[in-house]
Amino acid sequence: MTRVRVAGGGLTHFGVHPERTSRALFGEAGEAALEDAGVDREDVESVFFGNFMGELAEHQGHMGPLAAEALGIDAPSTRYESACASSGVAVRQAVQNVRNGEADVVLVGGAERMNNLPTAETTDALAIAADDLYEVRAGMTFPGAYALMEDAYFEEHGGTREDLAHIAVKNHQNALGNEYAQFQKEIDVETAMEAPPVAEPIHLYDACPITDGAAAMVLVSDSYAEEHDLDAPIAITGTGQGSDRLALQDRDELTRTPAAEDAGAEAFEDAGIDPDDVDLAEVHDCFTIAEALAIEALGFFEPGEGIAAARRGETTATGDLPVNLSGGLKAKGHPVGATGASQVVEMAKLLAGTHHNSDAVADATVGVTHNAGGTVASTAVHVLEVVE
Ligand SMILES: CC(=O)SCCNC(=O)CCNC(=O)[C@H](O)C(C)(C)COP(=O)(O)OP(=O)(O)OC[C@H]1O[C@@H](n2cnc3c(N)ncnc32)[C@H](O)[C@@H]1OP(=O)(O)O
Repeated sequence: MTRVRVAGGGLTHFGVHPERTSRALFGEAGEAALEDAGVDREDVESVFFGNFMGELAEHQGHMGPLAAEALGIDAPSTRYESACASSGVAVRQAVQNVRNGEADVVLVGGAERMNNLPTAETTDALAIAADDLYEVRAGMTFPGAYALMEDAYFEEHGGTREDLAHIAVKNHQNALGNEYAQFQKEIDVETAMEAPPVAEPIHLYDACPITDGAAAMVLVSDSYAEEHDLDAPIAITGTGQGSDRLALQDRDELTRTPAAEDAGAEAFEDAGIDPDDVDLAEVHDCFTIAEALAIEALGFFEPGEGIAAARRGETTATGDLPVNLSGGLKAKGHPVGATGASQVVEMAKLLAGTHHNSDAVADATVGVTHNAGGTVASTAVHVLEVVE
């Protein structure tokens, strides 16, 4: 099987850019990725584009071909939609395309424009990633759904809002110096605790913001990298995907995320590693409780220990397992369709030593990304390794 390397990656600034279309955002990220990779756009054989709420947030038209058009690429171009995991799933499809020998060079990424609508309309648009028929119509929003999961976690395992505030503080700290991050401001536990409520027990600093942005990367086969003498020391060695029941009411328990457990197990087996081999992770912290659930689902911590790990500082930049050194969705921002791809771009840079936080993980060789859709109804997990 062909090994897949990350030849280069590009990001736009994640933030409030309502005047920019998804097409323009993806064009910028894609150009940056091509330049970083040193790959000719004529060599790109397929484009994989993640986007969630395009039709609801803007009138751009058929987003699949538009992604390639934005970059002047003359190749098949497809949009992938899996809610907040859209570009994580697109990365998986792109990896498989190269592994199967169907292409030597692909461009994959995603974009989302969210701030051109008022927050209430964006909240409604996001909610279609949940069970629109039975739960959203009864008033459930995403902050509301994760609030239910947080309540269930506290009831089953104990823990407090203050424990989770450590995750927000850590991720804001990690984003300091990340020029692409929406928030580059330090906060303390007290600030997080005193912030206004969004959906109890979730308060402002437990939530990711609403973000416009794009991410892209060029993936190449081992043989293409060798023939073109590319400097591409990072490979995607494992990929996994899982799904769960959409409605919270149909799940056996709200304190576990089986889609992420399945995706993680598949990706680890694919890469031939164990959770113990992982040096750092970028996980889907759309709400602080989601980070705790993610690091448990991936097998880094026992059920009920994710929140304690944050309190004990085990997931900080200097901890045993640094999590979300980019700033995570919490501070870097969450342009839904771009998030999964952005995690892979950030992870490749962290491992290659070209990220602002690379020094914190100078000896790291194995990183994992975890991108969740909806209330973790879908998840894509990737393993990245330094292969030289
Ligand atoms: C699987 C999944 O990924 S599900 C997740 C999908 N995404 C979401 O659900 C988005 C969740 N976030 C939100 O809905 C919104 O950001 C909210 C409700 C938390 C806040 O929205 P609003 O109340 O409209 O905030 P608004 O945009 O007016 O900003 C007010 C202030 O708070 C700040 N702010 C907004 N959101 C956040 C945040 N999440 N964290 C920290 N600060 C924030 C703004 O920068 C602004 O600061 P300023 O006054 O200094 O300029």
